[in-house]
Amino acid sequence: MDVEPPAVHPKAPTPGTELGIHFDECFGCGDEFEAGLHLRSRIGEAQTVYSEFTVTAAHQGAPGLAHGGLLACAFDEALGSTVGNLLRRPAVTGKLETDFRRPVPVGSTLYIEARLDGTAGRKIYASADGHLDAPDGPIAVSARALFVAVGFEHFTTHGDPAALKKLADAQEKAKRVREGRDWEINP
Ligand SMILES: CCCCCCCCCCCC(=O)SCCNC(=O)CCNC(=O)[C@H](O)C(C)(C)COP(=O)(O)OP(=O)(O)OC[C@H]1O[C@@H](n2cnc3c(N)ncnc32)[C@H](O)[C@@H]1OP(=O)(O)O
Repeated sequence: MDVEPPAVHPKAPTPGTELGIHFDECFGCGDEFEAGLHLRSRIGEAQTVYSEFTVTAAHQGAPGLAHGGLLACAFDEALGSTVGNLLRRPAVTGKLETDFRRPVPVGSTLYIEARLDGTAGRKIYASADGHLDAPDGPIAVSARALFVAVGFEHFTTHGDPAALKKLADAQEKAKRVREGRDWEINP
């Protein structure tokens, strides 16, 4: 099947939108685990998403340097967020390839620019570059990924029902807050 240019969903968040946390317990973006990456993302122009995270001592492999697996995690999160938010299609990572070009020290911040590259049926291609310590800093890590679109049953069949309920409740609460309906009759 031919690869087609990505078609951003008409209801995708607009450039400049801060994306926030998609699940509190997500290691990539959630706030519940102190050692997590706490990645923050916002929509950029032209099918891009900008993400940042600061490497802490909890992310070390060699002394004082980020673990490559955790850098790959940051790219999985940034690319997954790009696919999920711009296409508004549930999808999971099928393949993730990373090039580690420079060491990433503890205390440094990685600025990740991710983009949609194309789609072919259920297959979604995306790639990203991670710049060291500034949005235009040297590229320390690059990644390419294949995401595969799935139905919601992927998560209900294989995931944790209690965690899915917690996520659905949090999303409903966020929607009530956005619409100014977050009040109780008997608080
Ligand atoms: C607002 C929200 C924010 C949301 C923000 C979310 C951010 C979260 C970011 C984290 C994302 C993750 O880590 S997700 C978690 C890690 N990933 C997973 O757990 C996925 C585990 N794998 C699977 O469940 C499965 O293998 C699937 C779903 C990927 C594919 O299985 P399937 O549904 O049976 O489909 P299948 O026919 O095998 O594959 C479909 C097509 O993709 C191709 N394909 C599949 N895998 C590969 C592969 N590794 N390399 C090459 N090609 C592949 C096949 O050849 C086929 O091509 P063709 O024949 O059609 O040409």
